[in-house]
Amino acid sequence: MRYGTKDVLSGVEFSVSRGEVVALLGPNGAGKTTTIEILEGFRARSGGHVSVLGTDPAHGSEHWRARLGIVLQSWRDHGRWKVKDLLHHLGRYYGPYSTSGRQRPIPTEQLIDMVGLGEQQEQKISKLSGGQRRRLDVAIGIVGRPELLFLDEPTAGLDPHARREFHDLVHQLSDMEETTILLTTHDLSEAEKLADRILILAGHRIIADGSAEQLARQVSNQAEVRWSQAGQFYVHSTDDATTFVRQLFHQHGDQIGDLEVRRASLEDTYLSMVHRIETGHDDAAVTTLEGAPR
Ligand SMILES: Nc1ncnc2c1ncn2[C@@H]1O[C@H](COP(=O)(O)OP(=O)(O)OP(=O)(O)O)[C@@H](O)[C@H]1O
Repeated sequence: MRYGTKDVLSGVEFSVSRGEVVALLGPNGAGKTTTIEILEGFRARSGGHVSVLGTDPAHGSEHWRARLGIVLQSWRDHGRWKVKDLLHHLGRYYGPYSTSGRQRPIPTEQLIDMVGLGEQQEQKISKLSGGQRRRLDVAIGIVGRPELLFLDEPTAGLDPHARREFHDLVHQLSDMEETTILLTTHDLSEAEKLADRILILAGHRIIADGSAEQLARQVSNQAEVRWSQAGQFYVHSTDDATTFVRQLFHQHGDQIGDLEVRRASLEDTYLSMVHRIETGHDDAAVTTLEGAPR
């Protein structure tokens, strides 16, 4: 993808399976929103091949569009409408696209309940708090019971409780409704909790593709084992934590307490991979982890 003479994305290649939750990570300006907007059909690409639900987004029909759900980074409109009325109104748009396997829209009351806006349903949208507004954005994104849902930084501005509820909602959508979800976030713990698979976009391309665990192993095989023994705390780094822990118990048995095995966090992994790209020390191609369990 090129803006004017500037290449923003080149050689970006990935596919997402039905029901998968994929998090797209990357530094500011890496091209996450551009990627998502191309997939949504909102932005014309300058080259390459793209297929979303079997259709090139540049030529998507209304029927195709009705199968997608989109939560943009920000959305400001309809301030004078009431929450319930807006959702009911938008839902009606999806009625003609209902199928026997996928009833559209989600009934308004059920939807309001799913996003936790029960108390605000009669409230004007302009009077919602930032977090309540974000819940409404999510409701608008899923009102048509999408097969594929795009979420661009969905939890920005949500308090920890609302964030947890949102995570439950994502699990519900992917498990019960088989919704495929592609989300961007700068919250790495969120990506780790929500995503089956993580894509890291940096230096115009995808530099890593796999589960959080798989990416961590790419950066370092070392695990840190911590334990206590006779009131003392110990730390040991090893590339074979299982054997080490087995030997530890063999030698000291019941004396071992507070055992913890820690691998590189997604944050450690992410920072290390992006740093390698930004400092030009990455000679490896895309880290794709095919065939490994996810
Ligand atoms: N309409 C545009 N015209 C020209 N350049 C653009 C346009 N939109 C984005 N860009 C540039 O393309 C690059 C990728 O932007 P994009 O918004 O896709 O990044 P991002 O990964 O979503 O960033 P962030 O994490 O900050 O949201 C940036 O360098 C940005 O300046």
